[in-house]
Amino acid sequence: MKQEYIVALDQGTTSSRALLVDLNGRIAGMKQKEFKQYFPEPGWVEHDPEEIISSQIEVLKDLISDRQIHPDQIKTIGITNQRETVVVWNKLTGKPIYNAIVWQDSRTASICESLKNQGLSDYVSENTGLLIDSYFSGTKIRWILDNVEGAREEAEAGNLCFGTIDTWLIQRLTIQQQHLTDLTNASRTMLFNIRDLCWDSKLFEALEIPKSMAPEVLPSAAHFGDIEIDGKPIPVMGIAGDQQAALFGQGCFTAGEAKNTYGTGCFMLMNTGKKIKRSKNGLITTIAWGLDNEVYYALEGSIFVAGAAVQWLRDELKFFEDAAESEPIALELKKENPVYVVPAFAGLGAPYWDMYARGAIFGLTRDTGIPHITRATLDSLAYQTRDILDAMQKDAQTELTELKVDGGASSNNYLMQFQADILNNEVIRHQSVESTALGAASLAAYASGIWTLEEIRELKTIERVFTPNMSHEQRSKRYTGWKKAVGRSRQWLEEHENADKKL
Ligand SMILES: Nc1ncnc2c1ncn2[C@@H]1O[C@H](COP(=O)(O)OP(=O)(O)O)[C@@H](O)[C@H]1O
Ligand SMILES: O=P(O)(O)OC[C@H](O)CO
Repeated sequence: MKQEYIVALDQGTTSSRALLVDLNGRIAGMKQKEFKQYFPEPGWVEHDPEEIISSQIEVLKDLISDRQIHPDQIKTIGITNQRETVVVWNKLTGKPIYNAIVWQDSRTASICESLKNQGLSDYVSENTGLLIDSYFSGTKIRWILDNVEGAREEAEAGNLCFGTIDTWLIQRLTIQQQHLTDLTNASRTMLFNIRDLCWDSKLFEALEIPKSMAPEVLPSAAHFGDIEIDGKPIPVMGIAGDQQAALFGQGCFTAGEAKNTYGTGCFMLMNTGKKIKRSKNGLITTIAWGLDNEVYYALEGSIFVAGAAVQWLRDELKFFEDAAESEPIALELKKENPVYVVPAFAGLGAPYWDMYARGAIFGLTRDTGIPHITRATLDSLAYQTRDILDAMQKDAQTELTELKVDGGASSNNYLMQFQADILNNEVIRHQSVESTALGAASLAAYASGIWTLEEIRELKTIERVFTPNMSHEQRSKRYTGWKKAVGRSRQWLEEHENADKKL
């Protein structure tokens, strides 16, 4: 009998991927295509929604044809996606009215200020689990309605709808073209009530967004429609935002289990079970997944710039041509590095939540060179993770003894060793760092009755454990230096400098 597979579509911030996962959980094939990032103004980040679709279709087609897969071999499809990024389109034509505004985009800081001035901070945190920040989708939708000519009138006439990237993919890739999202993605909009599990009317009113624009919300394991592959409809049975998918893919099904994903940004999530846990230390509460009529929650620490800082070294500073070269370059340094990089290119996320922070390099001396800045940039991913882990441990009132890692930048051995050193914890890397895609495949497989949760957990094999090897004094000195550097980069912009620019 021919091998059977699950297909995972992973629509990330910088690339679209399609993966073929066999029924033993092994990745049997992968296609990836980077797409263009648009930075029309400082602090703005956009994607072309049509390019998101075309790149996703291209990688799926290439994967199927390259591996000569017959559609009968594909049991189900799981989708996972960059979260918060939002598209607004016309219901009649299906055409977007503006580019996708990306999660990293901080243009809506002043809309956030006005929500805070309306006294909505506590309401947002109690009902959505989030903080008022330009990171989340709500203010981005408002910006589009305020700034694209004719958009508000069209929205009020019921002709426009919005969607996070899962919704956009379902709309354009499935035969049924329904307007749907899943609980995890809904929980990132700042418009969804995570206690009552419905769209929150008060927040739609405060943001002046017609509720008719919102998609229907399904659990994460559900039938979202069918994608036609070589003439055969294949059911999409699982959807989750990429960080929740990674938590699922890492098998963190029990309260207290956590993972850290090093992609464009870096996101640590801890499963808190069926209870909503509120952070007192700058983390957010999010829906981990909706499964079997139950909703599971997570605490999350969101770092906006992680691998993106390595991309910045590659693309803007031209230090190297491939992100993987950052490892040998960082290792060229034999002495202690006095340099700190704070990659606050999009402000700072958890636990600082400072939309006005900006990137900075500290400690430059006449001999500073590419290895110093490269190493300091990699170190910044580890320091930011320490900030989050400290907050998470305080909130959970427990000590994590190990950290499960995944995502593109977790393949950097220098970084993972430094991470173990600066945390004083073991860092555990599995064979495949593609937990996000495995999570999406696992959700779809679970919903289709292919795998149980126990079987999903057993799919993982440890590839390497990084053990701390730094003195207490050294760790404390380095981390104190980081805290000082972060302090100096904060509130760099004045509020008026960030007033919303118009189109
Ligand atoms: N060996 C490496 N060392 C450091 N950073 C890396 C390495 N490989 C990839 N990256 C970074 O990881 C990111 C890609 O990881 P990925 O998980 O694919 O991210 P995303 O899903 O956000 O697109 C890029 O930002 C890239 O710069
Ligand atoms: O595309 P990634 O993997 O960096 O993930 C982006 C996050 O979902 C943003 O919240």
